[in-house]
Amino acid sequence: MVVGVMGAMPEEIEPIIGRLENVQKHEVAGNTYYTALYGSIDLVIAYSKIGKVFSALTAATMIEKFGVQKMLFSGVAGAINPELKIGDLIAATKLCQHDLDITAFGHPYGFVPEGKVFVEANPRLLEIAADVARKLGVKLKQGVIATGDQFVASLERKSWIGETFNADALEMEGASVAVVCDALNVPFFILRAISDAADMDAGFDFDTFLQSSALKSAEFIFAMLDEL
Ligand SMILES: Nc1ncnc2c(CN3C[C@H](CSc4cnccn4)[C@@H](O)C3)c[nH]c12
Repeated sequence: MVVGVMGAMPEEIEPIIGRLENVQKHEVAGNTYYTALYGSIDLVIAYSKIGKVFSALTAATMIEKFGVQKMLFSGVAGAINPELKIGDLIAATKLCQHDLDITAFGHPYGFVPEGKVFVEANPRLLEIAADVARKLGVKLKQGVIATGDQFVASLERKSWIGETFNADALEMEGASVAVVCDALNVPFFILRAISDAADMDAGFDFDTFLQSSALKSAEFIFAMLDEL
């Protein structure tokens, strides 16, 4: 089985690469893809670079060029739901694009013709994640993740996203990966560990907690791989 593990930033995949042996590097379309065997799983790992466009390119490349059959995303996110504290894990049940806006034509936020506001994650992978969380004795929130091409550091914007999409967390890549995987019929699982609260302290908190939160997400992803 070929499984893709994506992040957006180097810090999000470094904890993954660091645990693998005999890692091969492949340069494709301006990005580096790492391959390695993990048990009986052929792993393809990459960080996309930040944002929806780069992450869509990486997801499509992993599937079309490397034959990825299941896609896992590991990274960090800003919290919207006040239950979510720094370091907490959230798996996306569905994802939307909070900055997609053609409401001038009467469409809802996050919608374009022939598209859909929410893309649903793979139920089987979410079940496996719930089992893994129980085995590890860790809390795993399952909820709505909103994606947009902006680092959110304002209570006003964060609240608007939360109210408009009933979102629990926000980031910049999950929904674009979801659209690509959904279109190409590849099951996907988006996991994030909270690095900040997307408020006025977001920039400072992000810098402080990126590494520790990225590690928490990566460790959970490895536990998922052991159950695939
Ligand atoms: N509050 C938030 N808003 C939007 N996204 C996030 C995230 C998730 N990632 C981190 C990173 C922020 S931009 C970036 C740019 N340069 C350096 C570091 N990060 C981008 O890949 C999205 C964590 N907190 C977020």
